[in-house]
Amino acid sequence: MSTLLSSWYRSVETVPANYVFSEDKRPGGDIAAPVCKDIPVIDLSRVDGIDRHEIIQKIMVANQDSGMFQVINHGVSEELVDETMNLFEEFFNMPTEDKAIYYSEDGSNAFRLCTSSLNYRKDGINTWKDSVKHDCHPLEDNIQSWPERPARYREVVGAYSVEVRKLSLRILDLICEGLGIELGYFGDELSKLQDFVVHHYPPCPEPGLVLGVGSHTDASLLTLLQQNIYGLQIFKDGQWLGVEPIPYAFVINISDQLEVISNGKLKSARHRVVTNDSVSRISLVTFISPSLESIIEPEKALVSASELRLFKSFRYKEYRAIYMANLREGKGTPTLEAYKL
Ligand SMILES: O=C(O)CCC(=O)C(=O)O
Ligand SMILES: [Fe+2]
Repeated sequence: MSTLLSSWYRSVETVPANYVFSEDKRPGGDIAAPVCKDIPVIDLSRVDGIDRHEIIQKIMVANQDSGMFQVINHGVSEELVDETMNLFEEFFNMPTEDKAIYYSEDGSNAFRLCTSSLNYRKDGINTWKDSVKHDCHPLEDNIQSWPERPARYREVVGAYSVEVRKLSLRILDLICEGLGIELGYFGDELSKLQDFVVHHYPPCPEPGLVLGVGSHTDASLLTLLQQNIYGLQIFKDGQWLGVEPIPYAFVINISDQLEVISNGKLKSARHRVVTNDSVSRISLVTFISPSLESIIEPEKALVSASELRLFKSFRYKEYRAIYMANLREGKGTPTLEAYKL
């Protein structure tokens, strides 16, 4: 249990050596990198009106450029986002003994509280966070494995997952429209899995030396994220830039499977998380992914006669296993590279 960061971070004034990233990877002065101006903020309340075409174009440009955009007026209520954030603040603030029962280093546990990059590394560099992780969909198959404390965990997280799922399918349909493929294309096997990961990044005495999450792209299809304060950064035009925390906005990341299926027309966003020395940060991260047995390949309609097919076909299960192994070994996640033709 002593490995959980929340149990010991208050007692250190310097960062332990096995949390210090090498000079080329640590953020240094970039913890205060300027905010990226090219991440559009899309008002979804306008998408069913005359601005639809323009909004979809904006999403497509963002997805080719940085792989990231934000959405507001998205239909997930502010009350529900507040309740979910507050619930996890309560969860992470529980006494160490109360959290200990949920701590696990076994990735096959349905619900787990873990530390660093899903497990504490005895022989490598760790990241400055603790995380909760579990599946959400379908709700009735998963909810029994969720904790009963804080008291409203199942009710609040259940409602949040259902609403975020609806939003994800809405966004995927806008992407279908932008790509010119049939609506509902992603609605079945390709969006079957919904993992929920909540990260807690406590204040760090030397934030320039550590990372909350190292540079990576997500293995999923699409990622939807709520952040309470600054910390997320995107790699764009050769530099790290901040992703502006906009209250209640969802940050939407194109992830690896969408890059493959779109034959590179959409770009998986490279991002990381930096910490700070004064306040805890919480992020609520929903990963929408294909079923494990899905075969992933560029959609034929998107590979025109004049265009090269950019990726090999693979089973999502295999991709995920390699991605997780790369993550465990602290290699960053060059998984997508291995499937390029
Ligand atoms: O905490 C964040 O803002 C991002 C976390 C993240 O990138 C991830 O879990 O894949
Ligand atoms: Fe990520």
